[in-house]
Amino acid sequence: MLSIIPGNKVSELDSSYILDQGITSWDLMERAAISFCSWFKGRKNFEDKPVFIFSGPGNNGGDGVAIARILAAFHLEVNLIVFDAIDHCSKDFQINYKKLPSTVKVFKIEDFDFRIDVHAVIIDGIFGVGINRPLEGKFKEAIDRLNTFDCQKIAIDIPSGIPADGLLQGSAFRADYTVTFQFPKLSLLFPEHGEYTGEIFVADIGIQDNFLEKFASGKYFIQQRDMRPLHKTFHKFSHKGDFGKVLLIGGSKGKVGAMVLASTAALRTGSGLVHGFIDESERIILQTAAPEVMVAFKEELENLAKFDAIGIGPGWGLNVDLKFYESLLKNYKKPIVIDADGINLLASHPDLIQNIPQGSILTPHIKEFERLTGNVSNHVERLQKAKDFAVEYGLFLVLKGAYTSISCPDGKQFFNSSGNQYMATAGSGDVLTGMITSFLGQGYTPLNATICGVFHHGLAGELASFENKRGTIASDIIKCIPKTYLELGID
Ligand SMILES: NC(=O)C1=CN([C@@H]2O[C@H](COP(=O)(O)OP(=O)(O)OC[C@H]3O[C@@H](n4cnc5c(N)ncnc54)[C@H](O)[C@@H]3O)[C@@H](O)[C@H]2O)[C@@H](O)CC1
Ligand SMILES: Nc1ncnc2c1ncn2[C@@H]1O[C@H](COP(=O)(O)OP(=O)(O)O)[C@@H](O)[C@H]1O
Ligand SMILES: [K+]
Repeated sequence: MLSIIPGNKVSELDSSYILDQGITSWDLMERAAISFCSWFKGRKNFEDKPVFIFSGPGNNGGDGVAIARILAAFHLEVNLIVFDAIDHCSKDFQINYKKLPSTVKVFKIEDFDFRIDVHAVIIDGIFGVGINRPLEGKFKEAIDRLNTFDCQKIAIDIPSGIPADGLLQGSAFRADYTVTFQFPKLSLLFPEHGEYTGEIFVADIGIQDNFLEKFASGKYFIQQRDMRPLHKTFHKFSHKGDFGKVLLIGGSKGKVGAMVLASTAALRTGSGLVHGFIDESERIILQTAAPEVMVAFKEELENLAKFDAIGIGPGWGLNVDLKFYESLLKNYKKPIVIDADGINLLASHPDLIQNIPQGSILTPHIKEFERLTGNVSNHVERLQKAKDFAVEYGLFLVLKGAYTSISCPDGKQFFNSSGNQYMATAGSGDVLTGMITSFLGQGYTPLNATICGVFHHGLAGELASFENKRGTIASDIIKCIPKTYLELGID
C-alpha cells in the first residue's frame, strides 16, 4: 500500500532514490513534469487553453519550468512567471530554464500585468513541500490575486502556502485540482484544506512502494489497486455458512430504517445470513422492509458464539438497557463493529469501553468521536487522538468523512481515497456498519474488513452519485454495492 511520507523526509527520499537508481535529480524532476503533463493532456477541459505557470525559486518552481517546456511542445500558448533572479533558483530549475524554447513567454512577477483570460489555466508551482513559513511579500500578493481569478487552477504537488504535514497559516493558493507526486502529502487530506486542494490526483513518478516504505511514518493511502489481494476467494462449492452469519443490533421507535439499511447493506456485501435484533414493537417493519433479514429473538442471543460477526448501534437510541449492552461486550469473544448510538453510549458510560473485545471496530463521525474523546481544535489533533485511542484500547477507530481514516491498535493509520460529498446523506453511516460487519463475518481480519468496508462503501457512493448527484440517498449506495465488486474485478 502507498506510504505517505512526511514532507521533511522528501528530499532524503529523493537523494536516496536517485543514488539507488543511478539517475540525476533532474531526471526525477522530468518524470514528475511528464507525469503532470500526461494528466493535463488527459483532461479534455484544458484542451488548447492558454497556460500561465507561476514558478517559485525551489524545485516546485523547477517542476513548473519543465512543465512549461513540455506543454509548449504540444503547441499550447505557455506563459511562465518567475519570482526570483534565475541564478538564485534551484539547480534543476536553472537547468530546465536553459532548455526553454523561445515560444514560452517569460515574465518577472514585478513586470507581469495579471491580464489572464477567464478561459486560461493557471498552474501553481510557487512552493511545494519545501515551504517553511507563512507566505508574505510578493508571494502572498501574487497568490491572493490569483485566488480572485475565475479560471481553472491547478496546484503542482501541493497548493502553495500549505505545509506538507501541518495546518495552513495565512494565505494559500486555491486550486481546483492538485496533482501531487507519488503519494498524497498528509495535509492534503485535512478538512481544513479542502477549499484549497480541490480534487486530488496522485501522479506516479516511478518510486516503488517498497522503496517508499523505508521512509514511511506508518501512514498509508488506500487506493483501488490495493483491493484485490485483501479479498477472500469463494468457489463453486461455497455454501451460505461460508459467507458468514451476522447479527445486527439496533433500531428503536422511529429509527428502524437504520437497521433496514445496515442489514440490507450486509446482505449486498455478501453475507450468507443476516439476523437483526430489534425492539419487539418494531420487528414487523424490519421484516417487511427487508424480507431476507431474519429477526432474532432474545433467547437466540444467549449463544452469541454462533454469529460470525456482530454490529451494534444503528438507530439503537440512547434508551438502552446498559446491562444488556455490557453483557454483549463481555460475552462475545470476537471483534464487534460499534457505530452511532453504540458509540454515544460509550461516551456517556466510559466504564463500558474496557469491556469491548480487542480488535473491535468503532466507526464514529467527527461529532461522535468528540463525544467519545473530548473536543479538538483541528484535524492534526483529531488524528493524534484517534491514534492514541486505538492504541490504548486495542481497537480500530474509523473516523468517517472525506478521506476516512482508520487508526489501528499498532499505531498505523490508513486513509481512504474513495467516496465523495454526495455520501453526506442520512443513513450512509448505517450502510458502512452493515458492510464492515459483513466482511468481518465472511472471515476477513478486522483490519481487512475495515479497509474493504470503507473502500467499497466509498466506491458504491461514487457509483450511486454518478447519476443521482445531490439526490443520492443511502438506499442508492446499497444498490451499487454489487457493482463495486464488478468494478474491482472480484467474483
Ligand atoms: N520526489 C518528489 O517528491 C519530487 C519533488 N519534486 C518537487 O520538489 C518540490 C520540493 O522542492 P524544494 O525542496 O526545492 O522546495 P520548494 O520548491 O517548495 O521551495 C523551497 C524554497 O522556497 C524557500 N521558501 C520556503 N518557504 C518560503 C516562503 N514562505 N517564502 C519565501 N521562500 C520560501 C526555501 O528557502 C527554498 O528556497 C516538491 O514539492 C515537488 O514539487 C520534483 O521536482 C521531483 C520529485
Ligand atoms: N465529503 C465526503 N466525502 C467522502 N465520504 C463522505 C463525505 N461525507 C460523508 N461521507 C461518508 O458518508 C458516511 C456518513 O456517515 P454518518 O455521518 O455516520 O451518517 P449517518 O449518521 O447519516 O448514517 C461516512 O461513511 C462518511 O465517510
Ligand atoms: K505548488
